[in-house]
Amino acid sequence: MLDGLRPTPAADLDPAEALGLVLAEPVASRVDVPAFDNAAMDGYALHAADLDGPRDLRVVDDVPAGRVPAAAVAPGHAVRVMTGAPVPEGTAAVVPVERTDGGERRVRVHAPPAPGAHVRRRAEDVAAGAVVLAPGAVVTPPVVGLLHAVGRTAVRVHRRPRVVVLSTGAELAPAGAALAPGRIHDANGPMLLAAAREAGADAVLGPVVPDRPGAVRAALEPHLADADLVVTSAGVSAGAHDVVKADLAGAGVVFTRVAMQPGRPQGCGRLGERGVPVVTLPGNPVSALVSWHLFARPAVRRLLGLPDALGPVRRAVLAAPLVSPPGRRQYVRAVVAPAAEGPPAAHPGSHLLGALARSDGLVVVPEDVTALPEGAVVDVLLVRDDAS
Ligand SMILES: Nc1nc2c(c(=O)[nH]1)N[C@H]1C(S)=C(S)[C@@H](COP(=O)(O)OP(=O)(O)OC[C@H]3O[C@@H](n4cnc5c(N)ncnc54)[C@H](O)[C@@H]3O)O[C@H]1N2
Ligand code: MOO
Repeated sequence: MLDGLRPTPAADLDPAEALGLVLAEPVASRVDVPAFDNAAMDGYALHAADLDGPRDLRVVDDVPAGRVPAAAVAPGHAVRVMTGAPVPEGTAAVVPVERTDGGERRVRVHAPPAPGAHVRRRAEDVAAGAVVLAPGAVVTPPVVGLLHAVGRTAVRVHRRPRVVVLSTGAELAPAGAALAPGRIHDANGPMLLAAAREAGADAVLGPVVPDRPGAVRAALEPHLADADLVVTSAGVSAGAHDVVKADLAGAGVVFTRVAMQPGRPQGCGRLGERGVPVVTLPGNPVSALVSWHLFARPAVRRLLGLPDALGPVRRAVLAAPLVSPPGRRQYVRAVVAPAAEGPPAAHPGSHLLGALARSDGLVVVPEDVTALPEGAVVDVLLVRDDAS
């Protein structure tokens, strides 16, 4: 499924709205940055003839940022300038106010600056015509700043992928509702919605889908016209009411078992005329989130135009021993902590959302490894953006 995914169509967005998205055009600057020679310090612009020793100079102009000097600076004269103000023609250097007596009509320069000091030259940052960003660059806060500095109010990026999240299951009660016996709150839906948004998607959560034949297809139908990816949870294993599987198996989604724990039952495929990619995650919350990281998040990244790498993997030392089933690659929730903080509590149950929320990494235990002692060196897949 990943192989068939292309980045979303390009759209013109306000740079700040494009945060985290990938450029679909090269950006060339139409202007010089800075656009004019200007002062890097609050001080006085001096002529080249006044740089060889202490001086008493006449202050002939006072230029705050945002104004322009009236005339060039001449020998024996000084022009008071503030940081960012255009320096007058003839400026050889700016002396910071701290190296003068700070005078307003006359100024005593105690220690003259070196030629060129504290003057920011026109185009020294970006020259007009220069390509400042290439297609594929990610819009970060400094990129937003750069785009505005070169005068852009819109930038062409691959638009946010539209991800639809659906929870299925007769046991799920609406958010905030009192729970009747046997029912639970929908944790997966909001969790996957948040995960999709964290990954950069424009995600929506549909109403909970009941365990009724046809209900999953009916819930999906309105989204097939514009969704870029659909992610469902639950209803994919061997239960008598596993509606996702029952509804979608004949409609282009393949269900299978993956040799991993958690997250064994999985499905994926394409639906509708547009071939909307669908990933059907298992219902246990931990299984759902681990599967999200391994299968759905890479799809979102492809749609964004980013590499679909799983995320940073770090080597770490186990603080407690662990066991793992033979023949299944296990992803063990872990807290990546400095050694001094001691062993984190860990438990492998795939229904344990509390332990999942405390973890920031997944220890990857290969299929053929069934036990690892405390102190073993392992690979940890970092699953939180702030975990590195
Ligand atoms: N006989 C078998 N039983 C199970 C198998 C199996 O192979 N044979 N696989 C187990 C594994 S592994 C997993 S994982 C789960 C996956 O089951 P489903 O994807 O079909 O999901 P459900 O059975 O509907 O629910 C499982 C579990 O998750 C809870 N759940 C579901 N949705 C939510 C939600 N939105 N928020 C919070 N919790 C949710 C649900 O109540 C169940 O407790 O199947 C095993 N069984
Ligand atoms: O594989 Mo299930 O996903 O263990 O919980």
